Amino acid sequence: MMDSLLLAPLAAGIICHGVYNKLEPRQLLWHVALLVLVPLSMTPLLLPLFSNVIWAALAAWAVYLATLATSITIYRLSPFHPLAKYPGPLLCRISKIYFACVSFGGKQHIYYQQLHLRYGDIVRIGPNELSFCTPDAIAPMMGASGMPKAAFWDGLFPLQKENRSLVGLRNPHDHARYRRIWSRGFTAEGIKSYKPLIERRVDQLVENLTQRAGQTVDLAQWFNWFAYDVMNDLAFGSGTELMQNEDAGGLWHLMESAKPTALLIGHLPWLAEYYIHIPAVAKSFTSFAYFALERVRQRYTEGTARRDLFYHLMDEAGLEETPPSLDQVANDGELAIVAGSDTVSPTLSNLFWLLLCNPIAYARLEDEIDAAKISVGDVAAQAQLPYLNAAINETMRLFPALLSGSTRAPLVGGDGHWIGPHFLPDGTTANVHTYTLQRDKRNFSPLPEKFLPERWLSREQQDLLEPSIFGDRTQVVHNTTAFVPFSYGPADCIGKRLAVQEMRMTVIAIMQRLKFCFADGFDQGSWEAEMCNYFVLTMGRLPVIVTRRV
Ligand code: HEM
Repeated sequence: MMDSLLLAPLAAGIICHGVYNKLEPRQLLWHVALLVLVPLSMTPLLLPLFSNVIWAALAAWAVYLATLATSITIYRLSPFHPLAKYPGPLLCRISKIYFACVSFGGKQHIYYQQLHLRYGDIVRIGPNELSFCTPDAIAPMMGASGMPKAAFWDGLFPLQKENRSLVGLRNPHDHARYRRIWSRGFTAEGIKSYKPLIERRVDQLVENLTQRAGQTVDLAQWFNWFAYDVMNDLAFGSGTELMQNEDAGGLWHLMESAKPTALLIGHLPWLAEYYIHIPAVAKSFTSFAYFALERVRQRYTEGTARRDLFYHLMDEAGLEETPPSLDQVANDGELAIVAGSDTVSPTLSNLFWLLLCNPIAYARLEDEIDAAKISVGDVAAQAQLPYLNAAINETMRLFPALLSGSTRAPLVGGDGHWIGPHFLPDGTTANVHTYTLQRDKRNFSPLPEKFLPERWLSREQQDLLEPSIFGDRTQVVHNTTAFVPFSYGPADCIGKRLAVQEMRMTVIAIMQRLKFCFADGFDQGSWEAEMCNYFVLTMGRLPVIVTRRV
């Protein structure tokens, strides 16, 4: 008798699994209905078994939820799951929650790498998620006939239901249409027009560091403030003064504090619906969004004579039939600031950390810059400096600013997608793991884990500078198709040329006038240990003693 009465919540739990599997509902009301109301509605059936209604309700609920959880687990581990043939840790195959928790510790890139070493080139890192680490997956996944963005962005932008910023647009048509507007701000002419603006900020940075000659400064912090001020100028015409005020208003801190939660929610996008209702958690996200909206309003009201990025995003030239709304531009301005500063500043910090750990490379770069005698504004000549470009590339190879790259998914509601011989059904997420890919000895050898700018130089230069490393050509692999720090395809980094220009200008200006050495007592190893990957990076301190060169 007891068994037969329990059959109802048991069967309902299995049906509920079917509903979740088919419809993947995200809205709170659906969850309440499926997880609370349906099981509770079975209370009367169980009343004969219990002394009171509360026990009957709890029993109905427990049986229902236990059945649901068991059914989901069995299915995900079964050979009937479409990703069953791909290896991965048991806990990852059962739920993405495990991977999200690992990521919250900030070391997901190391975990990805370990998983690839253990399980091979394709790993199932979630019930419906695969990580690839070979270059042949890049084009089919992210190229012109590749896949659109994955649900990760739904989690990252829960507040942007309307007017979502470019990076989070999952519909490929919307993305392509809006990318056209953005790309007007990144033509060769557009980037050239930003040069004076960057030059002014580079001067300000070098001036600030020069004033501190003989002292210890946290170079990473200065790069953070610098890159942030640059992007504010670019996005909103004028902007913050983090370098001048040393982030007295705590804006940088505000951005930093949101990162771990953002990554967690990115991995578990269905959580977004809930956490935005928790004021304490949502505060850091909303504050930054309000800040961006305020800046847009101000820039819109005050105008500017300059053709900054805002000019293009706002379509001030009137090229679009329907100009973007202020909310849209605020969201995009916010994106520009985060995308442009949270990438350039860690790359600059990593570059100087690597140079300081490798004095020969530091000296070679300094010699090249001294010999070239170029001004900070001569960007055409800077592009011709082989060692500088090699050092920047090598930094982005070892530490791409998005260590884990970006995710893609088959078109929602479509027929799935093939990555070579691998079929990804609708609802699957996939990525090519940049950190693992770029440190793989099959792509970069010898010494794939070593900072070796020379690997980017000509063969003659390699023979001249590092004959013992490059002498045996059978050991040399340099596969540039496996170098994707800016991602790949129609949704790759739109700011890549601007970023490289900004970094070249900054390195040259600094190295012409200043010299650094690690502050006494600084543990070099702590730098990598403190670097955390929350989709974008958070960095520890980089204390250096500044010396004037001239
Ligand atoms: C070292 C510097 C930088 C690196 C390594 C970098 C890397 C990336 C990567 C990996 C993506 C993801 C693309 C994807 O989803 O596949 C991206 C997107 C993007 N980046 Fe950058 N980025 C850098 C600097 C910049 C700068 C200076 C800007 C200027 C605003 C910028 C603007 C953007 C935008 C708007 C997107 C979204 C593009 C789209 O979805 O179409 N980035 N970046």
